[in-house]
Amino acid sequence: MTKVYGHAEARVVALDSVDVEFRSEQFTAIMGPSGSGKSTLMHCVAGLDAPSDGEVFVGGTALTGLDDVALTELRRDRIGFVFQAFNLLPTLTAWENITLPLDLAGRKPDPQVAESIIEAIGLRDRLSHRPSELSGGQQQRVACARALITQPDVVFADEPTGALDSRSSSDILSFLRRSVDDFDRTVVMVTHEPMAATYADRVLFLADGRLVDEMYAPTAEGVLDKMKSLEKVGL
Ligand SMILES: Nc1ncnc2c1ncn2[C@@H]1O[C@H](COP(=O)(O)OP(=O)(O)OP(=O)(O)O)[C@@H](O)[C@H]1O
Repeated sequence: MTKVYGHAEARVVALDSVDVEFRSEQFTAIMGPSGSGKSTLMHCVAGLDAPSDGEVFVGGTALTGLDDVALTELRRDRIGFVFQAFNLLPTLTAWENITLPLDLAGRKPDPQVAESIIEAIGLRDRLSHRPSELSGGQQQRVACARALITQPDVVFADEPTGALDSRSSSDILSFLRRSVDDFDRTVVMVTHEPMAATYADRVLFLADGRLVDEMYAPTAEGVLDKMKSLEKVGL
């Protein structure tokens, strides 16, 4: 797929013929220098933005061609999102935030799914607290639970540990890892941090809007070396 922003002198090719597949029950990290197209790729594959050219499929469903209502429903029912800034609703409790996507769809939480997610995030005694009464790491765990509660086909996490200290970061990354290993979900995460990428099965490297490399079973040194070489090329 290709994504072009702007016209004439302001024209930017943010994604240049990127062809990528995210396999189910796999944890993929997307890395690359600043401005390489990571967020654009994630927004296009998550149906938050449309490519200028090319197609996106979630499961067997083509996103191109869906009207706004169908796209909103698909995002709500089949995709989970985790953002850097948590994006919880401040007036709702942790539990109400977690179940919000189901409420919006008029569905009730599956008790077994809810129980296993609550156990995995380890916040049973905080469920009636509001976000302002929780630490950043705890808020992000609530956001992860909210992303998982609908049992989505894929969870997209955009710099999920960008605002967290290293202890909270490892809690979140372990939870995302567990989402794949124990809950059979598919996770796609944009990150700047080589350590975060080591939790993934596969790392994709973008540079200048192109997919330039990928790495399986990544190590922190391997990822760091690759990032250094990409950043040098960009200078
Ligand atoms: N809405 C927009 N309008 C015009 N140009 C944009 C827009 N969004 C992104 N771009 C440009 O597209 C390119 C890719 O941006 P993108 O945000 O996808 O990169 P990124 O790899 O996520 O960067 P970062 O790591 O800094 O968040 C950049 O050159 C950026 O300036």
